[in-house]
Amino acid sequence: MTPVDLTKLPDYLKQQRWFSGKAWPIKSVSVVDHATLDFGPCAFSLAIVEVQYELGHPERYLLPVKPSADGIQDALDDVECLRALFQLIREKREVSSASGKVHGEWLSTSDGMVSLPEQPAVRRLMVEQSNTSVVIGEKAILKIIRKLESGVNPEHEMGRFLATRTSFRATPTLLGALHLEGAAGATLAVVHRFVPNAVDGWKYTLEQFRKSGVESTFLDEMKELGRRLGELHRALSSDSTEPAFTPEPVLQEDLQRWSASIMGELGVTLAEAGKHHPDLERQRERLMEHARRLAHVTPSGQKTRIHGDLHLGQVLRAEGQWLIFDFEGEPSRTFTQRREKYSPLRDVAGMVRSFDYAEATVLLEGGAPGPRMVPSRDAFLAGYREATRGAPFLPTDDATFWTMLRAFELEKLLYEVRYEMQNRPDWVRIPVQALLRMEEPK
Ligand SMILES: Nc1ncnc2c1ncn2[C@@H]1O[C@H](COP(=O)(O)OP(=O)(O)O)[C@@H](O)[C@H]1O
Ligand SMILES: O=P(O)(O)O[C@H]1O[C@H](CO)[C@@H](O[C@H]2O[C@H](CO)[C@@H](O)[C@H](O)[C@H]2O)[C@H](O)[C@H]1O
Repeated sequence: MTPVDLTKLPDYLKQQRWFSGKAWPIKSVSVVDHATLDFGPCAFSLAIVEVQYELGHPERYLLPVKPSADGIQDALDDVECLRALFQLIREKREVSSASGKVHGEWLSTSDGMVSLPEQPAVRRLMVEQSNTSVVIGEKAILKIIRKLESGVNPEHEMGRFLATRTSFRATPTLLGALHLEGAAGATLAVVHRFVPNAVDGWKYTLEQFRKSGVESTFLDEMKELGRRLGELHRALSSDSTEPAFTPEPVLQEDLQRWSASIMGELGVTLAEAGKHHPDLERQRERLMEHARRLAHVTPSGQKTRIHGDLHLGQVLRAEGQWLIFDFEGEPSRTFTQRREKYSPLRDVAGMVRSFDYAEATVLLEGGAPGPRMVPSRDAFLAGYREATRGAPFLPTDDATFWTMLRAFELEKLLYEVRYEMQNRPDWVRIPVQALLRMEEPK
């Protein structure tokens, strides 16, 4: 196979949607490992490149590429290459790379028995995303990870745990993965069961909220969503033989650490957002108090693995059921941070924030206010509390439950302000308004 022209890489990268370093001058791009996949009708290179910037930390990207007349071509534009990549995983093949090996993993679970034709149909998923997803034979969805991180990939780890160690099935099951072993080791792709005709919870909720009120069937569905999350939390804390998933008691020092971290984020976020929203300053003390209270509750409950970035866009509605997916955690945190055990109430706070986002979005579209956000949120919380009654991971008394939940809502709000400033400046007002509305802690 003709080698790829490395001098063309910086320009090539800058044209890719998934390349996050477009704004920064590139100092160099080097290939840290590569493998040639030459079976079936498509031969291409899987290259791991490291991008050094003039300033800032280097980043690694996965480039499935092949040479073309005008330089480099994305191999994922070629259906045959996508099939070859999927086959590598499905057949658990191993291919040597320059300094390690690439190997496919396919789980031997009942879902893994999925039957697919020799040449399954392949279609690209046309959604705005930072990775590349393709649907294989309408049965599996292959996500090729573009920006790589070293260490244990939380999406793969969580999916594998749920599929092989628990009976929780309200998620598109993990079917397989592609890994690179060696010095540049990383998970390169994951395969899940594809859920046909699914609507994500964000679209589903907006559709309801755009009507003046919410139907009682919708409230029942929100309650059911709360129950599913409770069941997920029970499953994630169910195995004390896997150290990465064994629940641990919440200690005073955990509460102090979480509280201090929220206070730090409050300082950093207000310093930045306060330039455009000076009225946030008058809330500083009140918000600080929410974070402070977290350090002073009597420790109870457990820290466990959690979803970590839960919002309405991370659940799917299909065939009258809720499925929770995308266990990769908050994209701005490192893998190590994302794999830390935390109070499951952090996920609950994420979802509570999402109801507020849906309400704010409908109002920004010009919709009239209506009784929908509070009933939906309360139905969700009621379902969650029902499914987790007596669960050892939750605080034992109600007052602590609410103090912790409020503090995690504040944490999520601050994250959202920073996320929106970077990604959707027009939307910063949604979390900013919510910060301004936050009441004195009781
Ligand atoms: N198993 C699945 N079945 C059906 N659709 C899915 C499935 N997984 C993801 N999707 C769709 O693909 C979109 C992107 O998937 P996601 O895993 O969130 O990718 P990314 O991590 O790159 O954002 C989701 O918003 C959802 O609409
Ligand atoms: O889906 P991702 O894992 O990429 O999560 C990031 O992007 C989300 C936006 O798509 C962002 O979520 C925020 O906006 C949602 C509406 O678009 C809202 O439902 C969420 O509550 C709100 O946090 C998420 O925070 C970010 O990590």
